[in-house]
Amino acid sequence: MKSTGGSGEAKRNAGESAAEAVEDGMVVGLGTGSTAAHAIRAIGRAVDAGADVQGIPTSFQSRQLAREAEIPLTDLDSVAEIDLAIDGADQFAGEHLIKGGGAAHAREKVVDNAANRFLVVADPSKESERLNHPVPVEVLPSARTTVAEDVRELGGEPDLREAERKDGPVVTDNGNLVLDCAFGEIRSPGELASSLASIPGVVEHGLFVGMADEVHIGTDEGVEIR
Ligand SMILES: O=C[C@H](O)[C@H](O)[C@H](O)COP(=O)(O)O
Repeated sequence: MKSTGGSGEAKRNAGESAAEAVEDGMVVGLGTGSTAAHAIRAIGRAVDAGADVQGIPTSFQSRQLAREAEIPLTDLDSVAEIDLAIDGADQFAGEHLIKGGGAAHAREKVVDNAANRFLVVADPSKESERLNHPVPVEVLPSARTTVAEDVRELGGEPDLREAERKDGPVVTDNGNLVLDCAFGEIRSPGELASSLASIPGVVEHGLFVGMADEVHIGTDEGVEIR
């Protein structure tokens, strides 16, 4: 599994802290990445101890982890509401996030946005005063060149994400490609989010504007909740 940023212990503390918010009877969105994985395993232990919880995975990876943890799974079409979602971030500034380092941000955004409460799990290396991390943009394969041109017009530098262990680009769980778009410091996340969303061929971008209800920041010693 891709792992970024802080220590394993910090990620574990963040994930396990957020998992404590899961209550009996809840439908829970299961995020993607090395930090959310700790939350999934902790939820699995709660299920093993008798908790009645249903999970909605946000990616192939989180589905696999949830299966291994024996968390009963459901999907968006089958539930009236999602009580809680727990997910990682590549960078956070207050309640704004950049996600998609694992190319899962399209499904993550749908699930995290639909949840009544969205808890972010991260280590301190993910915090920034202003967002400045490249924004992952999932694009239809046929639109990668035209989207890249439009991103340049918005002042961004698009870079087609290459796979690490195969020749060629990363292909998302949805069969699309990812452009990592560097904009430097993002002064107006909301404006940029709207501009990116309006480009034809963009499936979803990794700016999650104002979405976090709580951020659980794990350290080697414990966790801070904001
Ligand atoms: O596409 C992947 C997700 O947005 C992850 O939640 C994000 O990349 C953070 O992952 P990690 O906790 O491994 O740093």
